[in-house]
Amino acid sequence: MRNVLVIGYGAIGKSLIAQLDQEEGGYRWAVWARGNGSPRVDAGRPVTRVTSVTEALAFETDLVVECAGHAAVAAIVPGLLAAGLPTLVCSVGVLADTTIADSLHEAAARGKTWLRLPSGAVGGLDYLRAVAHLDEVGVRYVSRKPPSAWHDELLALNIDPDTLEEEHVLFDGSADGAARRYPKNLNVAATVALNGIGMTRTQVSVVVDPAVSANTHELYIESSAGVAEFRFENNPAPDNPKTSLLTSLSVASEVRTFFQGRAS
Ligand SMILES: NC(=O)C1=CN([C@@H]2O[C@H](COP(=O)(O)OP(=O)(O)OC[C@H]3O[C@@H](n4cnc5c(N)ncnc54)[C@H](OP(=O)(O)O)[C@@H]3O)[C@@H](O)[C@H]2O)C=CC1
Ligand SMILES: O=C([O-])CC(=O)C(=O)O
Repeated sequence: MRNVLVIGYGAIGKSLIAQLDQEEGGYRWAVWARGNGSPRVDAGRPVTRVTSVTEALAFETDLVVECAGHAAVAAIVPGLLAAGLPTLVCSVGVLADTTIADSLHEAAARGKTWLRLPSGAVGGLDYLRAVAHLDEVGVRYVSRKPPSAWHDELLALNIDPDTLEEEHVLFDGSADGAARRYPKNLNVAATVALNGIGMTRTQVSVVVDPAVSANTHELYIESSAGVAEFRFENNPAPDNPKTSLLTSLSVASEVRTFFQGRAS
């Protein structure tokens, strides 16, 4: 049996379980959901509810997948790592907070386990890692999403998301600033930074663009190896317009790889 504990039963968590449940391989699922007893987990699907490290260990968890948000990572994941449970963290932007990042790495060292980051809503990370150590590498990441992904933020700026006609730049700055300011929309900025030239040197622009319907990620890389441009036009997840469907596909691929590695 493959025992996976999923923290957060939202767009990514539901999609992950739905994808892998259809495959052969015998997954058992536990969900660490918020609230006490509200029926967050689909009726009929055999999932165990877990709300403590003790329960996670009793479930004989092989792998933890976090897909709940930055606050959940800070509150829940260190304890699971310290207990020796390997963990995939989707909310990559939380690592822009060096105090939380240190606590996660220390917990993983204490538990003799690891914390891994999926590629999530973006790709091209192998290229980025390959050139990152050259001199004078420039990396610019542009997040370009439709107004529906920025509904509340636009309203807070007195901009009507439904009538926005021209693109609106919400942010220009470094990856750590972007990831901390927009925890639900800029995890990719942190993913790009951590696979590349770091949080402060990675330049980020956040654009609300009424001309796009996809969650679009543009990556511009310059180094002595050459220039590269990547553009990902991701369909939103059915349950959350901020999140690309690709994210849960990437997590599912990591989960498969984990168990394939264990079997071989
Ligand atoms: N790496 C990447 O490329 C990407 C990363 N992400 C990250 O993944 C996260 C999840 O995305 P998504 O599934 O779309 O988000 P959703 O909002 O659809 O789902 C998140 C779920 O987590 C639950 N949750 C929140 N806090 C806790 C907690 N403390 N304990 C247990 N459950 C909790 C929420 O519950 P409730 O309903 O009560 O709020 C909700 O059900 C995002 O917040 C973001 O940080 C997202 C997209 C791309
Ligand atoms: O899913 C996406 O398109 C990216 C995203 O929300 C994030 O970077 O947090």
